[in-house]
Amino acid sequence: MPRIPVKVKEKGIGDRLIRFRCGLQNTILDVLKARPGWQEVVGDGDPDFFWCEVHWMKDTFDHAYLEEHVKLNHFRNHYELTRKNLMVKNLKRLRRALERESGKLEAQKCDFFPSTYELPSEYHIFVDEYRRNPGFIWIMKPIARSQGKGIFLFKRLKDITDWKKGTEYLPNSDQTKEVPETYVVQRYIENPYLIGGRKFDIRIYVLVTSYTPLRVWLYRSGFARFSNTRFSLESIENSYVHLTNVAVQKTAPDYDPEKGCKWSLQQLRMYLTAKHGVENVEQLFKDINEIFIYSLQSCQRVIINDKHCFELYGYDILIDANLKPWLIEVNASPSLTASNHDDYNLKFGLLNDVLNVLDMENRLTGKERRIGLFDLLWDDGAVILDDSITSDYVNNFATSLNAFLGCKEDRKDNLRQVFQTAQALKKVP
Ligand SMILES: Nc1ncnc2c1ncn2[C@@H]1O[C@H](COP(=O)(O)OP(=O)(O)OP(=O)(O)O)[C@@H](O)[C@H]1O
Repeated sequence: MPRIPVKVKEKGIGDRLIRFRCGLQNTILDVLKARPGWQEVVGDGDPDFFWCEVHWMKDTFDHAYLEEHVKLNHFRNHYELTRKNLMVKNLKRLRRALERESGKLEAQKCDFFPSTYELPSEYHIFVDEYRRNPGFIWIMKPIARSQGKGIFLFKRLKDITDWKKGTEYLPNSDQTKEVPETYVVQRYIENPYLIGGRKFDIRIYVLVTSYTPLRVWLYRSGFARFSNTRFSLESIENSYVHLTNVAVQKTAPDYDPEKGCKWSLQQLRMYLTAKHGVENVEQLFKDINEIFIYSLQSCQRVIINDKHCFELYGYDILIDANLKPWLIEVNASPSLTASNHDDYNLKFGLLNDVLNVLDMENRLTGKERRIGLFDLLWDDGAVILDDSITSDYVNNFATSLNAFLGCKEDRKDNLRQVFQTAQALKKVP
């Protein structure tokens, strides 16, 4: 089928197809290929749009000449927010600044990340805190790995002796040296919110199109990732209980990708609403939105703003038994590989909406506050969200419920209760 050329004169592309390049072979490539008026660059040609991998930014961005209109999916030093140790460093700095300028109460708004130290550099400060809080469980996470690799929980200091003996490869040399890999050690959240006895965390997508001024879009769909095994603090060495990453859970012997370990954000929101009421759940989601804004503000001055760059962040949030949200991590390259059919649809829709917000086709006025499932959350200041979100959740819920009824018995009672509430909510004019 012939492609229809898209007119984008004001952005300097002219009356021709938008050329793209894509460093990944997953949903994003499908979205780009399916987009009318877009064409993949083969060979050496310069693209108008490049979905690159993070290492490209490090290796090539500084030497690349980019025309005015060209767009790339990372900021040059994205790692200021997406590397575990740097994220915490920036958040601690913001907390100190708030305390200095506005007092302790204001600074407490940053208390959404568990107490964290970088190891080995902050080992002694950590040991002081460890001794002040005997009995706490801690989690060790390597700063430069993902998908749960290298993560473990511990209670006794001597359990991290092996880490202290670690071996590190020395760059630009064939040698290795007996130094430990850099980790963060973090207070483990021992009272996660449980559904059907299982722990979960939530993945929410946030799109930043500019850091100066800060412009943030929040995606309405997302998902909760459940662990496959009932939660217990008895077995802290069992990853299937404590780590909710899909990469970990899918290796569990009884993992079923279709029933899966995922709920959509809408389903989770309905469940929580049924249990705790609309107000408490709205407060929870407001608190989560504040996490996005504070964390982005914490690195706003250090991120190199560039008109060519945008970033689609995958936020990982854990909710505790008191409905308090905790920031676990921000991902610069959230997985765009789908784990099942619903996941594919979510990711396809998400990425298509990212392109709609970026508007390479120059169709929008620039005043839009909602584009597809993205809501403008921050535009150099807070943007008031409309409340049609809640009714969307209610409407989507009944459809999703059928899929759930095939799930395990211990979740069914909860779900029946949610279903009744959802029906009742639907009757509210
Ligand atoms: N402080 C914490 N308290 C409780 N659970 C935690 C904590 N930190 C991490 N976890 C659990 O461990 C999982 C993995 O942690 P994290 O996302 O930081 O690691 P990762 O290997 O970088 O994962 P990703 O694949 O998302 O990049 C989380 O999804 C969460 O279930």
